[in-house]
Amino acid sequence: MEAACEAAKAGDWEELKRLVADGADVTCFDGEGKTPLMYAAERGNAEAVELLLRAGAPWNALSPSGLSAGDFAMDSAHQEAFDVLLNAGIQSELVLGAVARQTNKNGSDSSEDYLKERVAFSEDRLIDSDSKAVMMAWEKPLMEAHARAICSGGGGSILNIGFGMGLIDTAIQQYTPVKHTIIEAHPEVYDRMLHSGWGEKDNVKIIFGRWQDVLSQLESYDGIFFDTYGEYYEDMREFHQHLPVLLKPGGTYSYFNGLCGGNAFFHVVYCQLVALELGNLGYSTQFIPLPVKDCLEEKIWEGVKHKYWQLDTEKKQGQVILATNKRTSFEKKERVLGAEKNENEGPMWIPHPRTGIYYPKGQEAVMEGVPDTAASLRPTFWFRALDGVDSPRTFDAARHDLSFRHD
Ligand SMILES: C[S@@+](CC[C@H](N)C(=O)[O-])C[C@H]1O[C@@H](n2cnc3c(N)ncnc32)[C@H](O)[C@@H]1O
Repeated sequence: MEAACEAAKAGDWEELKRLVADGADVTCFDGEGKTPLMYAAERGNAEAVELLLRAGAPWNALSPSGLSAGDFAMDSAHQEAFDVLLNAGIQSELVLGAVARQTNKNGSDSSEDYLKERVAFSEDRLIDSDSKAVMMAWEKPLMEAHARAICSGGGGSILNIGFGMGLIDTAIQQYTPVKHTIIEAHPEVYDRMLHSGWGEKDNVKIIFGRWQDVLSQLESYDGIFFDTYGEYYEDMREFHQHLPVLLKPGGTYSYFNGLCGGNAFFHVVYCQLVALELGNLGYSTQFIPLPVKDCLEEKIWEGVKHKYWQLDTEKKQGQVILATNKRTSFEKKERVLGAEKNENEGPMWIPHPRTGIYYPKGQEAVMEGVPDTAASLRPTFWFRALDGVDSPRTFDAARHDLSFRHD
């Protein structure tokens, strides 16, 4: 049962190849809670990683310490194995996202419950009725970095979606924008904004309501920041579809990038996924790593139900994302993963003619939303820092648990 684990752990690739050809179980976990794919990734054997993925090994399985095969490749600095896993993760999320959009025709109403519930403010946090943090003070340096990024063009006309504790709006005001529009949907947060004088600022326009419902009141902006709560990746993705209208040419967009804030590799997958999807809209994307130290301390999270960011960004890549209105080009690579063949019934997974990605035969519809460039690997440019930006920020990651565990 664990033969594939043993062979991979020992680095016996010939034996592993033989076992895979004989149909061995490649989804197995050994006594240490590791999979053959994790061992192959840790040893940097990109060929074995590809072989195992093709044979059905889950890219998103987690070890008992919460590490995936991609984390093992990343921590051992095996770029090639890492890239293969990254590609597998992106393709899988793209296809699953497309499937989810096909099957959930009702659209997103994810924030509706939260918006009806009470929230509680204190000096260092804004909490929902379920003790989940909507916003926390440790994010202040992140918010300041986002403000600096979106106001980099001189702070002309700025849009912020989601007021929360007003940290980013306070930072935006430092750049004295000509016009500063804030959209906020929660009635109590909105009341608090008014009580604290935000409605009386000359350059501030507050729009009360869900961004989805007030789009017709919006103009186009030099800088946009998106940070809502109680919404899903799909909501943000939907917002991105409006960027070509909302963002002026040469403008800058940024978002709270806490996607998959508990696993470094999954976070990278989602950074690349967002970059890919923004690229499809014509935007180039840059990630700026920023260290977030305070949030790693236990006491910061006392009384909070879910720790939505737990990555040490001094060691790993950071969170701020920028997208500017420049056209970008992607190199095309014909690498495809997930191919599986059943000799009796013909191929079950076939290559998609436009993207080159393998998809389940008869399920052409799932490929509709998948960008042409989805099969391309991009350089992992997010490992570098950018001069002039010295602090960071994120998103609610509870809903981004991509992990696969073997029972
Ligand atoms: C994480 S907080 C924003 C924190 C803010 N960036 C700051 O610096 O304090 C998210 C905010 O988005 C608001 N929100 C949630 N869903 C929304 C939606 N659909 N449209 C507009 N605002 C929304 C929440 O009420 C909350 O105030």
